[in-house]
Amino acid sequence: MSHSQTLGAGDKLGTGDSYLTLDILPPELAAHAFDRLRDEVKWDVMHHRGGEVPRLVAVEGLVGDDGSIPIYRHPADESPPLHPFSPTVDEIRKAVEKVLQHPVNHVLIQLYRTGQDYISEHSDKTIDVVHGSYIVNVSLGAQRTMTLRMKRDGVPAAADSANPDTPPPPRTTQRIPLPHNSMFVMGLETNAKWMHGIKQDNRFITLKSPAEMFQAGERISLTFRRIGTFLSADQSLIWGQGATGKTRETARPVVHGVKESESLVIAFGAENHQSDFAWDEHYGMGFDVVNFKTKDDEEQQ
Ligand SMILES: O=C(O)CCC(=O)C(=O)O
Ligand SMILES: [Fe+2]
Repeated sequence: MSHSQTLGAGDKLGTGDSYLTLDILPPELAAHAFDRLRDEVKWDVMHHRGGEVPRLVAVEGLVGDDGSIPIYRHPADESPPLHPFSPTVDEIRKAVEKVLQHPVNHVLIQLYRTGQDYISEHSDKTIDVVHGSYIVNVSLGAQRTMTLRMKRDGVPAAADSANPDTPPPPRTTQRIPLPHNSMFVMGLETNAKWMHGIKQDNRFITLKSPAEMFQAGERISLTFRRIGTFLSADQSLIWGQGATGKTRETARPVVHGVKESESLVIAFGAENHQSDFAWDEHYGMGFDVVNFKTKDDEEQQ
């Protein structure tokens, strides 16, 4: 069997808890969503290790009656501000929830401006992602390819691993083309055992298919998540799954210390590399830190 396969709708992806769905949006919305989002979304740049990430980003979410907001923490120098769900994003959210059968309250929206824009291979950081929920990527515009690759430590050792001349066993890779109006649904087990990313596509335009050149080669993705950690309206208090105070009543002040931030960043690094990442051990006690610099070399979304 080949260690690299191209898969799509109808296939079980990753460890089997993930799949691709086509035609996620009704036709009218699918036809106009890209242009509407391009205008409607407050696009921002994001920095990682002092450099701009190679795509535009925006964050939207469900704002509570008391002004509280969900927070998704991942290594970035600073996350863009969360805006309330805008009209088109909210319509897409409803279509997503219908398929998923659980609510989502947070979305990272990204604009891949050309084939040169990309996202490095990573595992999503799950400190704030509700256990048992699914993470979804809705794709609009130009088709790009998601690469799923087993984490190195999850690959069974080679037969003759004691011999230093034995090449390391290949890591199974799945390539999943993401056409306009599709939704990639990722289970948390796949997220734990595999990494995912979207490589640059530097082929000449003449070699690209119409699907790959749709919307002049621009792609918008919407990564919806069900988040279980929240900030108060004035962003002074934090509570929930990933915080030390697990309920609104036990909310604690947001922490800005370097030390707390470093230990969370170390846990993020472990989640990126360990297929048997022990969530309770690394994240269970909770972290009240919100912004952090990372020391790791890789981009880790
Ligand atoms: O653009 C995509 O579909 C992937 C985005 C992603 O993996 C992420 O934001 O964590
Ligand atoms: Fe991701």
